[in-house]
Amino acid sequence: MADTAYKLVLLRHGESDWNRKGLFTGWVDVDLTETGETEAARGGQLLIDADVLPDVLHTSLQRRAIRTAQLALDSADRNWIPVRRSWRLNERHYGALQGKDKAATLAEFGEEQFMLWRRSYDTPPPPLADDDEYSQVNDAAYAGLPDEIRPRTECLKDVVERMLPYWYDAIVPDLQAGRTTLVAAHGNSLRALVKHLDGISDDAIAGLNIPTGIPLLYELDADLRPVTPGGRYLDPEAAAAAIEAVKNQGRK
Ligand SMILES: O=C(O)[C@H](O)COP(=O)(O)O
Repeated sequence: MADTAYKLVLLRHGESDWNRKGLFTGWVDVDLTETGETEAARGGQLLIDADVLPDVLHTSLQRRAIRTAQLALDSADRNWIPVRRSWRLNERHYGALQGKDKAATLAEFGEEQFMLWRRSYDTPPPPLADDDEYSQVNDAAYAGLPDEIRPRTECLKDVVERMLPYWYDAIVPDLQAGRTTLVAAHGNSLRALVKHLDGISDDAIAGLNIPTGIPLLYELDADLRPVTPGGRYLDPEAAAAAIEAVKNQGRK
């Protein structure tokens, strides 16, 4: 087994208000539920218990990830570490499905179309109109992005392509400087990063789901390859149950 050179912790935000309601979220900037806040704080305790103390934080521009990181780091007494934020870590943009009920979408369009939109690698949902109430084209957070960069919908392939430049340019240098690096992000932006780290195929990635609020530790070798494929959840039992729940979202 290769030696561990770097420590990377992936943390999906705690339960959000629209996770609770079963709505497609994407770039809509919803907050955490009280359950999500508790999950986030427990995530910090899990870091302490595992003696994995982040030296630097990277988050998306979305409050559910930003607040999850703050609550986890507060719980781990690591509030003071430096942080960088990027749209490139945002959740995948869910297009015209943003705000739609997952169960109702499954019922209306059927299993095949639902799974194509939700978990295929290269089939995005229909684009979201710029005048839709759930569009972010006029959000101040993205004002610095050229209009052609601001997504109106994304498939996972799109997320991989816009996330990897940030991985190579911002996160890898922190790892190579010897910093234990925490990435607080979202179900699909983390699926995109896990796909890259573990070399998961375009077909197999459909079967991977990320639970909320449970730190996933990747020990990486000097070539940034996982010493343990898939990494290690710091609460494996809770993760297994939560992963099953994410997989079955939309199903009664
Ligand atoms: O954006 C969302 O709806 C969720 O955070 C991720 O949803 P999914 O697990 O259905 O892709």
